[in-house]
Amino acid sequence: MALGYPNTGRLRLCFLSYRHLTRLARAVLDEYAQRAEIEVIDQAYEAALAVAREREASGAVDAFVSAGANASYLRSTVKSPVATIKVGGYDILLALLKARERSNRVGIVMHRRIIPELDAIKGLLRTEVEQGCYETPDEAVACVKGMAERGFPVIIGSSVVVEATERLGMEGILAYSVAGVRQGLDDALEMARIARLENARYSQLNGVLRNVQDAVLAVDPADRVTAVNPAMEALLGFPPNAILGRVAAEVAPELSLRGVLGSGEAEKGSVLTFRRRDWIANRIPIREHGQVTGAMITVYDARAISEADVSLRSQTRRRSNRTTRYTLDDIRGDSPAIEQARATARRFAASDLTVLISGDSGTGKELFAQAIHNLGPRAGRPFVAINCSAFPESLLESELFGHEEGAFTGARKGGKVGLFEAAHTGTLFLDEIGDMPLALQTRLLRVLQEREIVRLGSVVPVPVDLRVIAATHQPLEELVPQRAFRADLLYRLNTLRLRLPPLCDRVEDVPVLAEGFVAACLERTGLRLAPSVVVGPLKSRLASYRWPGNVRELENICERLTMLVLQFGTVEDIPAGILRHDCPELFLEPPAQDRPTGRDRHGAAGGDGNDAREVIENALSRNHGNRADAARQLGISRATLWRRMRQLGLGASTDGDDAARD
Ligand SMILES: Nc1ncnc2c1ncn2[C@@H]1O[C@H](COP(=O)(O)OP(=O)(O)OP(=O)(O)O)[C@@H](O)[C@H]1O
Repeated sequence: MALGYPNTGRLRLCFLSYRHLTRLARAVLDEYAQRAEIEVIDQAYEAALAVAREREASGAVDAFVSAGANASYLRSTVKSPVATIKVGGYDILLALLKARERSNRVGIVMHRRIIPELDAIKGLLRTEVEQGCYETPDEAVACVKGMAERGFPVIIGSSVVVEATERLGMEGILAYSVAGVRQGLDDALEMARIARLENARYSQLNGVLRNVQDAVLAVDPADRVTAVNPAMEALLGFPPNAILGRVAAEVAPELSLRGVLGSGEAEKGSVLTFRRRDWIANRIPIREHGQVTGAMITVYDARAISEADVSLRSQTRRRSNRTTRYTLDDIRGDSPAIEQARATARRFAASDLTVLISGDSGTGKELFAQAIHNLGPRAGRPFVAINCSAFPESLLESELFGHEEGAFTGARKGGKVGLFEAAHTGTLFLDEIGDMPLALQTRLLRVLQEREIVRLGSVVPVPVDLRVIAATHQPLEELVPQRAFRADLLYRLNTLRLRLPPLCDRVEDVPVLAEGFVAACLERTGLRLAPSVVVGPLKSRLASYRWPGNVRELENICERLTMLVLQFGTVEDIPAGILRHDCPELFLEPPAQDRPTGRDRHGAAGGDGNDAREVIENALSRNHGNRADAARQLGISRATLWRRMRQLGLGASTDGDDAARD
């Protein structure tokens, strides 16, 4: 479809006519003046087609209208719609009546057409009628000559036929009627209107495709390319419009859509290795009214995903850290271990030296780092955090040091400020420092010593004034002999060392931490409920678990529990199966060597003797003494319940008795 059609204003028709037909048409063209601009091209064959092509190329026409041979030539020449002025049975009848006034031997010569109904009419009219048809203008003239020789003085036909007849001194009658011309123009107007709509849709789609960064290609059911965007042309290395209409599987076999055309099923997320790079491809069938009418493929660079992922992570980190949230007051827990950590942090905050915080994952290392920053002289300045284990080496380097424009393939336009610079005047928190590659450790050491950085692709040092707080869950001392961590960097970082104890070494902090997390969760939901309602009944279970994920895990389970209580009303009302399903941690038996002797620490039926007795008695009374139901609700086996009852001196009845009631 030609581009450049205006989508507003009057429709524009091009009427390819010839002599006699033009004269006939003039009578009706005025009737259409309000509805369309109609240009009449009154020329013979090749000349007419040349004008038509030019009009189409310049976008000056919405649809063509023509008759006979002209119409069929046009159709094979232009892409715009072509309406045909036809000769109907009534037109022929009128022409025959007119011809009979001159002679009762009448010839009819039409383009590619014999009229079978004529045999019936000619009998009625008592006229001898001979029919002929032609393909080219020369054939039309030859046909007319033949009829003249056979004694037919009057001939009905198209403009070419009438012209030939007149040249031979015979009588010619035009087969077309005014009504036929009107019908042809009406058809052309409708076609033009639809073409405009389609063109508007096409332009819109084209605009979208042009601006889509992914490479897109669509094919028809025969796998011929029907649409392709510049990104795809660039990917395949073709100039604009060079692959439209070609068979896709031949142009780029890697992108073949034949499988999708055959199966009608989408294939999403396949990985292609193409031009020595990885690409992600989505192939989907195009359906109209349920039928597969084509397929399309979108292809995008796999690196874009990993880069977006990394940048998203670092953005999230930066965003969340631009305003540090935590102070020492947010660090909960009264255990001697946490009291000591708080006191150490307070001391460290007063200095500006590098701090190394060690502790298992989720013990609060970042929380302490923020608290130290907020308590020190750099409070209110940037606090920038980065997790060194989340980036491949090259990206970590450019994240930390930044880069100049064009420093490497894919380097951001205008360059990029690194995190050292972003943290200038504030604190840079290097989480998981043990995962920092050796080469970067060397560069980091230099920054710590010289207090300046050099962006990738640059030679100009930029001074930076910042405090570094590093964190690790790995024992860095053990990494040194393995040559995974530089000894000199460790000495440098180790100036101030804060060790955070795992939660299992300070179980006394669990209830207060848990209540804090439940309170925060309740506040977010806007409900007024005492946190003890959630934590109270589960205190002993919470305290008996080993918390491999430390405080983060506790926070997570507290959120799940709060949601369950909000749903069911109280902890006791949470069906045992759901509690077990949503919070399975509470039901894990502690490892054998951890099991306290003489005092069962496990679960609702364990813990402190009085608590356990109360929990079991409540469960039994809620279940009318049915031990199987009580055990199920408590999330323990019947045997465990029985054992614990015996330990607590509860339930004198026997197993048989129990079984009878189950
Ligand atoms: N003592 C505490 N009081 C209140 N909340 C805490 C405490 N310790 C940790 N948290 C919370 O636990 C979660 C994990 O803490 P943080 O991210 O600081 O741990 P981390 O040791 O840095 O973890 P990782 O090593 O996995 O990065 C955070 O939501 C934090 O608010």
